[in-house]
Amino acid sequence: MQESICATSRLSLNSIPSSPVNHTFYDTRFTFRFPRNKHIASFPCIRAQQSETTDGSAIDIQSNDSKVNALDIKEPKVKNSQDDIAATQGIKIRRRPPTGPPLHYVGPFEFRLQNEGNTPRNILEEIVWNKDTEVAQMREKKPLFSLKKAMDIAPPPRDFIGALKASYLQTGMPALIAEVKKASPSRGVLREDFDPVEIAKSYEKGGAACLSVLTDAKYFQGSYENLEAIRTAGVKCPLLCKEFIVDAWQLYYARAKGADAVLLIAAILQDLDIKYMTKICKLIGLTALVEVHDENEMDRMLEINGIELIGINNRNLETFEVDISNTKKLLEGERGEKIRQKGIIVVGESGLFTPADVAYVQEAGVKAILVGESLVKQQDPAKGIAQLFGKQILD
Ligand SMILES: O=C(O)c1ccccc1NCC(=O)[C@H](O)[C@H](O)COP(=O)(O)O
Repeated sequence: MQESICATSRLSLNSIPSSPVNHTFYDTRFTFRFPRNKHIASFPCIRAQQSETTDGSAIDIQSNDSKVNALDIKEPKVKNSQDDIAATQGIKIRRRPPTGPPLHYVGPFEFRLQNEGNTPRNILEEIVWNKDTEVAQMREKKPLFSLKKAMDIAPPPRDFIGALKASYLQTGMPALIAEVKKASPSRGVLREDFDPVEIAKSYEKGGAACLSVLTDAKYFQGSYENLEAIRTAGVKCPLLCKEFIVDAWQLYYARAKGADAVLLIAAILQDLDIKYMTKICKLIGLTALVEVHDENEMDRMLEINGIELIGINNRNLETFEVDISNTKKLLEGERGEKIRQKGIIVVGESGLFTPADVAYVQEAGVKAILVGESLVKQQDPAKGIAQLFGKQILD
């Protein structure tokens, strides 16, 4: 049995996405630390529940304190039903360790207890588990209501899709989303002398339509400071906040930091999350780039209304294997037809190094490409862009 709830009864009806308002409920602890008397009324509901107890009864936490307390008592009994729901959608990534986090702290000591349940199965799962903890800590420091002010004074969002379309029309080649990427789990450090603002300016000079800025610190040595610094340095290209989004709070945070677009990864977000988060993105002016890697993820996303931009990642984020024919495979036949009918813009992502690679994915049907390694490694990234396309892309 499932139940949908809003985390607060003070929400403005105007600000709640029209449907569906039943969203994934990930972590009771943080939900109920919302200061319920504070003014979060102008935000869409950011947490809701789709969960059940081990005895099958739904948890009702709608509005009164006694029910909230009841939840606290029942919490340990809540099954890992989110992973069960995700599994029915073909999602293999578990959102958090089934048997609790692997790290334990006792006073000044930190130690690791490993067992089958708390060891991530692959790098993506590891990143997601870390992100979950990181976001919980960030949310404690900056609750949603406190982001409102920051969002109000953030630079207004730029038209990410408009910039891609304009570039494609102007050049007849896939619009470039150039990635500001210092390091990655698969390649280690890509560039030691990494100056994000200089690299961003060089990308813009070289004709990039948009930029992608990695903000994950632990695995990519990125930061939100980089994103802000690029924005305030006068770079005009719209900016994608390249993060591992596991919580709607991150959308507000990204906007507050000046992002124009965010990445939503189908391998880690179930359908309801994608629907819910794309709605929030629209409400706060963010473009959602929804990323898929295989047929199942693409088919899931094609069933969801309102998705305008889909990235096909040629990199398998679980194994690091890169194969650009993945873009072609996912755009063939009925799928390609459906994408065209829906007017979805497709971005080819990862592993693009040569003009032949660009031509190959363009032929497959992409109107944009997202490129990191092959550009960021060049001493002069603007020249790297010309090499990648085989010519200057700006007159
Ligand atoms: O790049 C990685 O090693 C990686 C590992 C785990 C999750 C995500 C990862 N990368 C994100 C990306 O897909 C790329 O940064 C992006 O598409 C650019 O790829 P590339 O041009 O190959 O640097």
